[in-house]
Amino acid sequence: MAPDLVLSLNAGSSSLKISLYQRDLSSSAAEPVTLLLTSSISSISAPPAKFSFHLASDTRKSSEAPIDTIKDHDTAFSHFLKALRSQASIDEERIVYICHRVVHGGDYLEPVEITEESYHHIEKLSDLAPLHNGAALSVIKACISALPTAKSIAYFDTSFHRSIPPHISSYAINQEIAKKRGLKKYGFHGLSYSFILRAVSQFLEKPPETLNLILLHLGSGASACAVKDGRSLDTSMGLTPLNGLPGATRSGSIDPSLIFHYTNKAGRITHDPSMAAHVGVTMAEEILNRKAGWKAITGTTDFGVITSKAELENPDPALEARNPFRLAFDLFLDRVLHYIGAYHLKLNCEVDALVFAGGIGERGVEFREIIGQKIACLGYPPIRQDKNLGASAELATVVDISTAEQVSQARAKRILVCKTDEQLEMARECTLDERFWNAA
Ligand SMILES: Nc1ncnc2c1ncn2[C@@H]1O[C@H](COP(=O)(O)OP(=O)(O)O)[C@@H](O)[C@H]1O
Ligand SMILES: CC(=O)OP(=O)(O)O
Ligand SMILES: [Mg+2]
Repeated sequence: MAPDLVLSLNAGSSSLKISLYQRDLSSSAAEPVTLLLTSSISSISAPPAKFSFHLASDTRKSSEAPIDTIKDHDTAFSHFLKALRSQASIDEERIVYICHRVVHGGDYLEPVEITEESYHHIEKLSDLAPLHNGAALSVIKACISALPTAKSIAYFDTSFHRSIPPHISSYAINQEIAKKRGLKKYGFHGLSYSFILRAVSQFLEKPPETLNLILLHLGSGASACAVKDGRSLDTSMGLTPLNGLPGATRSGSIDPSLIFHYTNKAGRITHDPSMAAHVGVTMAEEILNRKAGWKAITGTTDFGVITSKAELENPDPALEARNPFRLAFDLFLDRVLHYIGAYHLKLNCEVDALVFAGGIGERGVEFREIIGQKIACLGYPPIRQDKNLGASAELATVVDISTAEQVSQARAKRILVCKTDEQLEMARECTLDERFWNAA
């Protein structure tokens, strides 16, 4: 068979998500690729990691199993390869491209093939995405050695945010130093936001360039994005994925002085052996990226557990002092509302939809319900309980969980849930990129 397969690898902070596709440019296909299999390794930062492997042709529900030997993204990929070789009868030489989600691209705006030069560019940026770029590089290395006939292409989370204007992307610091050192807001989760933008545009039957949206990607790492006329106007992450919303092990925005009061060793370089190779970060970065967030407040990184233990039925505000799960839940709510409010003003209150995505966005029924109540004052219609409850089980990529009365109005402020898929976004882009296929 001709080499026609595209493997997509998404190294998130706590997970490795993998999809294998066959290129399919027949005009009858809705997507330029057909899914062959998916695999996911989650909870890498809160062991034991959970592994799943699912062939698209298998109609049974996939199940997850804890695997003790998975310690990092590299061992996660090896485990996947073993499953691929034993459970799928696929000729690996058919894999022509491997798409890698690389969180920080710095000044690389377009996808690049992995060469010595681009590899080192990504490596140099590792300190600016300590939970991500090193992990992606370890997977890239493993691919080069295990699947030598395939070409690796890096897709960057940062690319989507290239449209953020200077007054929003600049920090109020010495501009000469900022320019020299590339100190600006880059923004992340861009592959997810590209996917969501296209999916919502199809769902609303409106061209992307006419849409104003507030997008919430709430997963182990969480961010918000204001989209104006189909382009990123602002996003909550910054120079690194630490800024903005808290996450599984990340603090999100803090007063930068806090860290010097937290520890007098803030500036020392850490020697944590579990940090990906060649990532050199300070104690400050280590604490705020890996020893903070939900894990630090509650002991778990799972927001589903936090929600179930938050005693949401109890309205007593004093509960936040007694129940760390409630504190974490209310704190996240507060920070998410902060960005929703600010982005409405930046978009002149002309918003087509607020979109929930990512693990918490897609599965956090209670979280969406409370946000829905809070944003009623901005003119959002109430959330439909049944739609909200069933959103993640629906097959559709985008589900409208708001009441339908206002849908015919321009800028109807719908509340949507989108099953985002960074792997599909990369495979799609790769398949449609003539540079790659003409050269192949
Ligand atoms: N039922 C649930 N309710 C709320 N949050 C959930 C639920 N199930 C999973 N989650 C959250 O989703 C997170 C994973 O999100 P995901 O976007 O898949 O992660 P990643 O950022 O690693 O790609 C988990 O860490 C967990 O906090
Ligand atoms: C950028 C980022 O934080 O990604 P993830 O949520 O996948 O860790
Ligand atoms: Mg993710």
